Amino acid sequence: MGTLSVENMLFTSLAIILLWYFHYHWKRRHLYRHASKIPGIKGYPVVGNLFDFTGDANDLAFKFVTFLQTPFLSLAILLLWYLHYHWKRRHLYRHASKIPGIKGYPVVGNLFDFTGDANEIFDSVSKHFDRCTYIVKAWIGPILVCGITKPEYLEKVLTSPNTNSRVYLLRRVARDFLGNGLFTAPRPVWKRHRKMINPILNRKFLDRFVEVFGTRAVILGERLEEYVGRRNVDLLQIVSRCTLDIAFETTIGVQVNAQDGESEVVEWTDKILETMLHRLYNFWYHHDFIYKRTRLHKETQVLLTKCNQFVAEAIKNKEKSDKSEFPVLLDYLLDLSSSGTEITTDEIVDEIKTFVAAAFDTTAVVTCFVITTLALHPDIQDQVYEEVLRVLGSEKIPDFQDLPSLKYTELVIKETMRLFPPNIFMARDVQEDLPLDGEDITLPKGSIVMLGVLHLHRSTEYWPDPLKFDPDRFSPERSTNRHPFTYIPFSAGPMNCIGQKYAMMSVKTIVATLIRKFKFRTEYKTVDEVKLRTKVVLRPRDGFKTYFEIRKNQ
Ligand code: HEM
Repeated sequence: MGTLSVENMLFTSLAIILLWYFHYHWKRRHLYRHASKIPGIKGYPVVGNLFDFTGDANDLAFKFVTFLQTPFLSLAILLLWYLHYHWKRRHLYRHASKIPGIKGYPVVGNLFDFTGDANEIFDSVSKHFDRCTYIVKAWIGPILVCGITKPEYLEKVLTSPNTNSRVYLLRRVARDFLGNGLFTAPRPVWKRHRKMINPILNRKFLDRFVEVFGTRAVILGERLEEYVGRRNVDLLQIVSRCTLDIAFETTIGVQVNAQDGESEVVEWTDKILETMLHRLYNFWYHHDFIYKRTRLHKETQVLLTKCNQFVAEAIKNKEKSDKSEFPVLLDYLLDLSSSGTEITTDEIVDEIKTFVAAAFDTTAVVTCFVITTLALHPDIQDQVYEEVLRVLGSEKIPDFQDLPSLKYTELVIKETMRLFPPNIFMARDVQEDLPLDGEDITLPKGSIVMLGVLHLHRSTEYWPDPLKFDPDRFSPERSTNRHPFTYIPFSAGPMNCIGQKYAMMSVKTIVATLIRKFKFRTEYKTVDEVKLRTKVVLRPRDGFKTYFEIRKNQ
C-alpha cells in the first residue's frame, strides 16, 4: 500500500465532498432549469430565501431567528442531513455489523487501505482477501464492499436475481467502448442478446474455427522462432497478436494480420485498454459529469469512432457479398437481424467489439501461463508433448476431431487456470438483500459483492497443497466430490463466460502446435515466485520470463 500523507487524506476527503456536491446539483439540474425561468428574489447559498420568511411575530421569536441566521443554522441543517442520511442507511449498517472486517475511519472508511498504483491496489485487495475466512467487509467511503470466497456463497451470488448485475462502475467505464454488448448491456438487452447468441456458439459452429486457430498458431510458431535463445521475450505481446488475428477472423471474418505487424487494430486495442484502466483507477474520472469534459474522454471518442467504423465497414461488406461459405459470428447476427429478430446494427457492432475484447486478451494470457507452468514443470511438459505427438504426429495441424483426444493437455490448461484465473476478482451490485447463511450473514441491498476467485482457487480448504501444479486434480475421479463453485475461471450461472468452449479449443490448439516445435523454459523456479497484478485480466508482475529452445527433432 502506498504511504499516505495527511495532505493526501485531506485532499481526497475534500475531493469526495466536492464530487458529492457536484453530483447533488447535477441530479437537480432539471429543477434548476425550470426554476431559472420563473421570476423570484435572489437567495443565499444553502438556505435560499429561508430568512425572508422568518420574522417578528414577537420579539422573542425574532431574536431566536436572528440567532439562527448565524452559522449555527447551517451547522444544524448539516447535522440534520447527516442524521437523516445515516438513518436511511440503518439497514446496511445492521447487516454490515455481522460481517467481519477491518476498522476504518469516519467518512472515508477503509478507502486509504486501497489506494496507490495498480500493483499496490492489487496487493491491498489480496491482503484483504487473505483475512477472509469466507466473507470480509471493507468500507470504500460510503460504499460497503463484501469479499466472499466460500463456494456456497459464490453459488448464491452467481445464480441469484438479486445480484445479477456487474458492478456499476465497471459497466459505466466499459460501456464507453462496448455499449450494449453482453458485458455491459442493461439487463433487458442482455437477456435478449444472450438468448439469441447462446445457440449460435454451438459445437458445430466452433468446430469450423479450429482451422483458423491452427493456421494462426503456425504463424505464431514462426514468429517465436525469431526469439529462440533470447531471454527478454515479451511473450504476451507476441501471443496476443495471434489471438487478436483469431478473434477478428472468427467474429467478422476479416484478416487483420496483427502478427505481420500490418494492422492499426493492434494500436487501438492497446490504447483502448489503457484509457479504460486510466479511468477506472482515477476516481475523478468516474463521474460522467467530470469525465465528459476531459481530454481522456475526447481521446476515447476518437478511438471509439475508428473502432466502430472498422466494424461497420465489415458489416457493409458482408451485406454486399454473397452468403459466406465460412460463416462467422457476424453472419449469424446479420441473419438474425434480417429475419426480424430484435437486434439493431449498433447492437451488432457492440457485440462484435465485446467478443473481440473478451476473447483475445484472456486466451493470450491463459496460453502464456500454460507455457510458463509447463516450463516450470519439465516432466509435465514431456507428458503433454508425448500426448500431442501420439494424437497428431509431428506435423499435423489439429482439427476439431483431434481436440477431444488431447485429454492431458486439457487437464494442464484447467490446472493453469486454477492457479492463474484471468478474472481474479468479479464484482456484482447487490440490488436486493441476499441471505448467504440463514439469518446470520446477509449481503444488504446497496452493497457491492466481490468474488475472490484467486483466493478460492488457492484455498487450502478446497485444494490440498494448493500451490502444487497438479493437472490430475481435474481427472474425473478426483473431481467428483468437489463443489462445482470451487473452480470458476469462467464464472458460473446465467452470466458465465459464453466463450468458454471457444477459449479451451483455441488455447489447446495453440499449445499443441507450439509444443511440437519448442521446449519451453523459464527463469521462475516455483509457482509462488510468479507475483501477480491485474490489467483487467491477470498478468505476472515481472513478465512471463519464459524463453524457447527448438526441439532437437525439428
Ligand atoms: C480463457 C479465456 C477466457 C476466460 C478465462 C474468460 C472468463 C470470463 C469470465 C470470468 C466472465 C464473467 C465475468 C463477470 O461476470 O464479471 C466472462 C464473461 C464473458 N466472456 Fe469470457 N473468458 C474467456 C474467453 C472468452 C472468449 C474466447 C469469448 C468470446 C468468444 C468470451 C466472451 C465472453 C462474454 C461475451 C462474456 C460476458 C457474458 C455475459 O455477460 O453474458 N470469453 N468470461
